[in-house]
Amino acid sequence: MILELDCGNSFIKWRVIHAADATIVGGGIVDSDQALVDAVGALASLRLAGCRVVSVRSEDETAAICALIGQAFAVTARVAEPAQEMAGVRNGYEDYQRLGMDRWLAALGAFHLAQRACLVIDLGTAAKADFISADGEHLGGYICPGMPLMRSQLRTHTRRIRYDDASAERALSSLAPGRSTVEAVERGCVLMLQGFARTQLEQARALWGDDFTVFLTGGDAPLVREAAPQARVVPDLVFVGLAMACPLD
Ligand SMILES: Nc1ncnc2c1ncn2[C@@H]1O[C@H](COP(=O)(O)OP(=O)(O)O)[C@@H](O)[C@H]1O
Ligand SMILES: CC(C)(COP(=O)(O)O)[C@@H](O)C(=O)NCCC(=O)O
Ligand SMILES: [K+]
Repeated sequence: MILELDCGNSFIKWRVIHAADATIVGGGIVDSDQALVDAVGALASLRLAGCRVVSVRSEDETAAICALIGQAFAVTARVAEPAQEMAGVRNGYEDYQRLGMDRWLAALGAFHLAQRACLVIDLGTAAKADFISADGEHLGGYICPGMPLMRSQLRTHTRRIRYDDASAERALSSLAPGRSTVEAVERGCVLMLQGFARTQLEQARALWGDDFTVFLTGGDAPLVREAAPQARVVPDLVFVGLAMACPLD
């Protein structure tokens, strides 16, 4: 079995797959290193032969997670590294090492699955869009604040926007104009995300007509589903790229 980790700025997504056929043994999303060890350790009949990691955290934080995994499960974690070119995709950044590894792996995964031009929209702490042309050229992309950042900016930098998580969840039962602070903020931020997604789709259409595949991933992907009805929702897109960048055995 192989343990796979996607360490984002807010959460660690994890899954355990069988090495032979990549079938999924278990997986989840946790908010701390210790919660990760507890969740993976709770899997029945766990037999890890390896671990691969993608991280957008600092080198120290990433090393700490790898060390903890080594101690808890006696496997060496292999961390995905930037590349100028891989699996037919060419990194479009002037300095390829600066492109977020989650974006790079999602681009690899998308191009592998679609085998044609792709737009990847990844909605996590940040909202990201990346464009890969039919010949594998990564054309670059966009980074904006995602739902958690938009929401926390408003809560932090205004005096009268205050609400709890439970009412935030309730507020998203509709996107009608808000009649309370929580509705106005939560629905407004979702409309911003949807606007982001629609604008990226327009760009892709201008570049490629109808000849492209849209991928939607990240924890907040469901919030823009209706703004991108043609999108393939692939929650584990980064893991698809991670397996390509870090083959084990
Ligand atoms: N089961 C879940 N656990 C935690 N967050 C979730 C879950 N489902 C959706 N989310 C939302 O996903 C977002 C985080 O997305 P994610 O892609 O994990 O971000 P990052 O990679 O930046 O850590 C948050 O806005 C959070 O509310
Ligand atoms: C843009 C990001 C902060 C997104 O992080 P996430 O929302 O996945 O937590 C990450 O991809 C990153 O640190 N990128 C480096 C900067 C760049 O891609 O240009
Ligand atoms: K991420």
